Amino acid sequence: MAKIDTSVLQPHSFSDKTLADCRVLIVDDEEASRLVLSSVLEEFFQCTCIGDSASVIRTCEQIQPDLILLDVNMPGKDGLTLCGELKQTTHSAAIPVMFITGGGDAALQDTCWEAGASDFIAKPVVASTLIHRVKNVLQSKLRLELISEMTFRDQLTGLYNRYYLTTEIPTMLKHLIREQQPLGVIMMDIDNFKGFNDTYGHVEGDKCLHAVATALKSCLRRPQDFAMRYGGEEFLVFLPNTSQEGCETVGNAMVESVQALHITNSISPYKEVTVSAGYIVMQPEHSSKLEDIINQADEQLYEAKAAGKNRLIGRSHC
Ligand SMILES: Nc1nc2c(ncn2[C@@H]2O[C@H](COP(=O)(O)OP(=O)(O)OP(=O)(O)O)[C@@H](O)[C@H]2O)c(=O)[nH]1
Repeated sequence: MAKIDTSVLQPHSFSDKTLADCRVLIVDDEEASRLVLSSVLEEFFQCTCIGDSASVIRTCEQIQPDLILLDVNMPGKDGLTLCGELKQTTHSAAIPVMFITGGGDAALQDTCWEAGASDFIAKPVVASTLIHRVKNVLQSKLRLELISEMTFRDQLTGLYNRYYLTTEIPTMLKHLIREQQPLGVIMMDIDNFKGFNDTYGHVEGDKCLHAVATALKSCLRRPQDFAMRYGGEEFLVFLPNTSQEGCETVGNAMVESVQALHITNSISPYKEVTVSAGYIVMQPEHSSKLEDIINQADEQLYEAKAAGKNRLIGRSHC
């Protein structure tokens, strides 16, 4: 049979991202301010500067910053309004925002907290205070990311676990309802896996699970997409903001990428390890229940199994 990497049964290793890897997005309409802030910070962190508040949300999607340093007073969209919008947007909601304020009166400080600030710093900025404040916020973010990784990852495959589903997905659904964006869900199951375990043993079965999970992960292209281990040899994939065409593209790529591993399974009619997949694409509404969405994808998976396995079947409600 095709060789599977034997190192995969080590527990999943967690992120080793450091403060120096963190990216700070500096948003200020005054070029001189941007230069001062970036010259202080770029010795310690990765910095990106923009002067136009209208392009902040798009930039966040592209570069996924770890912190946004935001000027309060800007022409067009001011920092407080922009912060509110960032907190309402799926891909930027979790990015901490630190305000750069002109003054520090109590009313302005209250408004900054209410807008969702993680911290703020008054102009003229003192270099050492800026560095320490930024460092503190980033350190908290890195710790939170590590704890989340440890809580939400399946040790064998490194994919998200079921706990992630119940704690994080309701938030994602809320964002999609607000943004009126579709959601694609794919339920996937390894074909003839009982026979694989019976023929090659449980250890080979575990290695196979890891290899399949890695193949599935490699098909995800957008930062908001994710795959999770739903059960023993079942995987669930969530594709927010994705049309039927996009869902089929990703789903078919996943089915093909598993067969392309060429892991021998002598009891399968395909003689190799394959997966079956069922998808649905829908527009989440307030009445949508996660359980129903998953059940609908599961029904499509059943159809894919009945139609001969090693394929994707699904439908769209949009
Ligand atoms: N090695 C290993 N096997 C697992 C794990 N979790 C579940 N399984 C096995 O996966 C197999 C699933 O078998 P079935 O549900 O009968 O499905 P199947 O043989 O894949 O049949 P079809 O889905 O109809 O193609 C069982 O033998 C489980 O013991 C795991 O963590 N490691």
